[in-house]
Amino acid sequence: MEIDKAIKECDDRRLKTKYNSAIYVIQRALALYSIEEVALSFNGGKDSTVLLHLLRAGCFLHKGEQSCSNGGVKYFPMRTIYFECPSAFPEINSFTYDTANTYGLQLDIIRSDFKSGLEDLLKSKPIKAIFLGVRIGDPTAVGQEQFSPSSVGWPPFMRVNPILDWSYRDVWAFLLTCKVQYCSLYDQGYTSIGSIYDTVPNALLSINNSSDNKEVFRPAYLLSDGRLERAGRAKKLSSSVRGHQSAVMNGLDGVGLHGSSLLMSSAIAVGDEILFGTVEDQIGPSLCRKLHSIGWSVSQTAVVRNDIDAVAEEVERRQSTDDMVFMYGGVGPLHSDVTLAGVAKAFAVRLAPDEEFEEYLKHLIGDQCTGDRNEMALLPEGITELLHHEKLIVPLIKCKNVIILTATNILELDEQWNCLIELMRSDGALATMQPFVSKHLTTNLTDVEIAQPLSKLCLEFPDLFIGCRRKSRTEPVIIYFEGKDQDRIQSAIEALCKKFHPGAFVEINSS
Ligand SMILES: Cc1cc2nc3c(=O)[nH]c(=O)nc-3n(C[C@H](O)[C@H](O)[C@H](O)COP(=O)(O)O)c2cc1C
Ligand SMILES: Nc1ncnc2c1ncn2[C@@H]1O[C@H](COP(=O)(O)OP(=O)(O)OP(=O)(O)O)[C@@H](O)[C@H]1O
Ligand SMILES: [Mg+2]
Repeated sequence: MEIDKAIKECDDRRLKTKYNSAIYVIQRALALYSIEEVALSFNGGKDSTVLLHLLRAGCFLHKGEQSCSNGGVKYFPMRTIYFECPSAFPEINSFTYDTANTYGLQLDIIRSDFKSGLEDLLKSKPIKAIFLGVRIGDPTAVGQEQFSPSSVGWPPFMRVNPILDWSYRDVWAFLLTCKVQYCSLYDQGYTSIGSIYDTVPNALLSINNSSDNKEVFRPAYLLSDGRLERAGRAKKLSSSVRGHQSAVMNGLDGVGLHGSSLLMSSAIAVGDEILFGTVEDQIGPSLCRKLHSIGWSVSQTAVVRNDIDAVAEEVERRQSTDDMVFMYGGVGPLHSDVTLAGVAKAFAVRLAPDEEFEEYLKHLIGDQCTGDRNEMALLPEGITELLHHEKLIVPLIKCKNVIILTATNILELDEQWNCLIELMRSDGALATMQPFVSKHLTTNLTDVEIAQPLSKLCLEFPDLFIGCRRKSRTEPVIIYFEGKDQDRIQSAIEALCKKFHPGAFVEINSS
């Protein structure tokens, strides 16, 4: 069988692994269902083309299925469903029909919508399982497994997704290694194909052809970052491409979630050892100082257990109220490293292998990294952005407004922080953030004497943080004023001084 032979003879270890696991899923499905009970959902797209050839190989390899055991090109034993839509590209339509012809597909052409089309089909045919070319990263893949029952509200059938864990690169490695035909649009810069109304060639494959002013595109298999596969989906172009390429800080421009000019952040440490008291958290205070120094407010720092639900709960709470959440601790391959799983749970996505991150880790830990099975390369699906900096061996991980730092001590934090700041500055995200200014006063007045005037002062200057602290119960109270406007602080101090005798307060430095 030519597909099986091509994969066995190639020297792409990763592709072989992906192929074997897809074939395993197919064989399990063929063991569970008879050939009349399964169907292929084929639409001429690259993923369904991969699936078609995997199924051809899978049927051939599936022992006991005589009807397809000769592996012939012209015979495909499974019912094939094609939802033909008037807004499909003509190239997609003709490729689908040509492929059906070449490989002897028995096409069921449905011209209604997916749901009612499937309802009608399942009434008249004994179909129990449908193979789909859905892959992680597709918007429709969220929450799906290799075997996923159809959703509530849909007719009952099993969705079988043999290439769920395949990356964009895997798809192209397969199509090119097996030298099979694919729709011609992929050679014209299309990387993922929807309807004629929402799909354009991927701008990242554009070649500037100034001579005749005609835009030319490179073929889809040359797209180096598979995460940008859907950048050619016209409607989503602006947000997805921009989102990936530059928005380090979620497009924050100095106006926070709360509409104020103050950006609010929080920090979450993950670690039983901090809660046991065996280890002192040094990163938290240092992080607060750093955030404060760039004009951010910190609303809360929290320490949570090495427990996915505890992490998820805290992240869910903080990410909805703060502009940015910083996390540290609990990142790695150990059983106690649950931070990423907790973040995934908070955003209701699952952990999925990230090819790019895996490459970094391979670089870092070499042979110890077992490629496809590398648990460390699992990142929250569809919401993760890797923040690269030349000084970082491994990029920082950002999931929506949550930044996951891998620092385990202050030195590492300094390094990661400096890189983050550079990335944020080059993005312009922090251009309008003013740093905080502060003044500290000491007094020999008692706390009882200053209590009331101070609370009145807080009401008069709601834009300032006015607080008190003591080094000990017997030492003088220190009053601090924090804000973004030096003049306002000065006015508040003068207003306070006026309420007492001259010399009652003395300015000191902050330490
Ligand atoms: C055979 C088949 C089965 C599907 N089953 C489901 C399902 O169980 N639940 C669901 O929400 N969508 C289901 N869909 C719809 C897809 O998730 C998705 O909406 C559709 O493929 C359109 O994708 P697009 O918006 O990227 O073009 C199914 C689609 C097909 C072709
Ligand atoms: N019109 C359709 N008819 C039949 N199956 C479909 C149709 N649209 C989607 N599918 C099924 O859903 C799967 C996922 O669709 P998706 O658009 O992500 O992939 P694709 O079309 O194969 O490739 P591409 O991502 O390049 O468009 C397809 O592989 C196919 O199994
Ligand atoms: Mg498609």
